[in-house]
Amino acid sequence: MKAPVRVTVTGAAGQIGYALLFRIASGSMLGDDQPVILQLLDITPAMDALEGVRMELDDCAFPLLAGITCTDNPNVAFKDADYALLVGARPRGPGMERKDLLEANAAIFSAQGKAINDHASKNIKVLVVGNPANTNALITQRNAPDIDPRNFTAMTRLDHNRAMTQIAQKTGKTVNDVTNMTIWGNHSATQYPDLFNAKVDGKPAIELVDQEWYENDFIPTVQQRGAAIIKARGASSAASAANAASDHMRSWALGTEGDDWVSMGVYSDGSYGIAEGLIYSFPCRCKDGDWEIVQGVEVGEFSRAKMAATEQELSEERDAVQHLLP
Ligand SMILES: NC(=O)C1=CN([C@@H]2O[C@H](COP(=O)(O)OP(=O)(O)OC[C@H]3O[C@@H](n4cnc5c(N)ncnc54)[C@H](O)[C@@H]3O)[C@@H](O)[C@H]2O)C=CC1
Ligand SMILES: O=C([O-])CC(=O)C(=O)O
Repeated sequence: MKAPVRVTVTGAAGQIGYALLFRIASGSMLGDDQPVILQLLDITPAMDALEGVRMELDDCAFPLLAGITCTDNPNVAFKDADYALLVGARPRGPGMERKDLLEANAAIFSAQGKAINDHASKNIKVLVVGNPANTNALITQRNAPDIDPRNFTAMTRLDHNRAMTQIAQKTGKTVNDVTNMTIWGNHSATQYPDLFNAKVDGKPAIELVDQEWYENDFIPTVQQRGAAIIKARGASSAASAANAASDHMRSWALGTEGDDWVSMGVYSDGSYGIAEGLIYSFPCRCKDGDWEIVQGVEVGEFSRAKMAATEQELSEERDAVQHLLP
């Protein structure tokens, strides 16, 4: 058995938290030989609810669960953390865009960035789920100057998984036949799901569908899936978001498969001409607990325009929170 690692989850008493914690504790995120200590953060009025979640975690008798801390103090929650999943933030309601949450949520991430900087392991791997996820990840990263910017990522894996299922269903295949999917850019309505590079049964997905369906059905369906769930459920995606968060961390920690890649919002190094320092979703391969942006992916004129539009939105979000970026 490996030594336990410390996993911080914020917003642990919320909807996503309720679906996520049990996966982490069961080993589905970091592997069935990796014990975990859960360090759960929420706000003071949520402490009773969080205590209930702790009782349920206890009642699962998970062999890999080596300890649980529940707290409303970020400095305690991030102490020596090896992994952090930053979920705690307000979700949007009907008719809102995710960036409308910026004002309500941005301050949370500057405070937590500082707490991570001062208390977490310097090798911490951070995934931001709370919306708007890319810009919240940027705020967190910029408030943690002593930690490598590559350690801060944003979640576009839910969009990636959605896109895989949409193309599998359209072509009469299963997700097992789909590889090399990419979500480029922001976790927002400007994100660009790329079928030029995705493959179904090893063939370019774009050749199996018509361009009209791609542009007017597939792309908007993936871009608007979060809003469709809110409309149907009256609350934003939680189980699928938790599943994607676990997938993201698992790929990062344990690696991606073969030549395949995953979509991750990561610190741009200028690859594909995207402004350095933005947290932008790229195709990434992971190995030995590290990620790299896949180079040499084909970008035609259609893709270039879509990638620029989502980059533009991320630049505007960054400019709107300039006061929180030291
Ligand atoms: N990146 C993605 O793909 C997705 C992101 N989301 C986002 O995830 C976030 C959480 O969603 P839900 O769990 O459904 O919301 P929720 O409202 O059920 O839970 C949020 C939890 O965060 C807590 N919280 C608020 N401020 C906090 C703080 N400063 N520190 C610690 N905890 C705090 C709340 O008390 C609550 O327990 C939302 O911003 C939502 O939009 C949701 C789905 C997908
Ligand atoms: O749409 C929302 O607000 C929640 C979310 O991020 C998603 O489901 O992709």
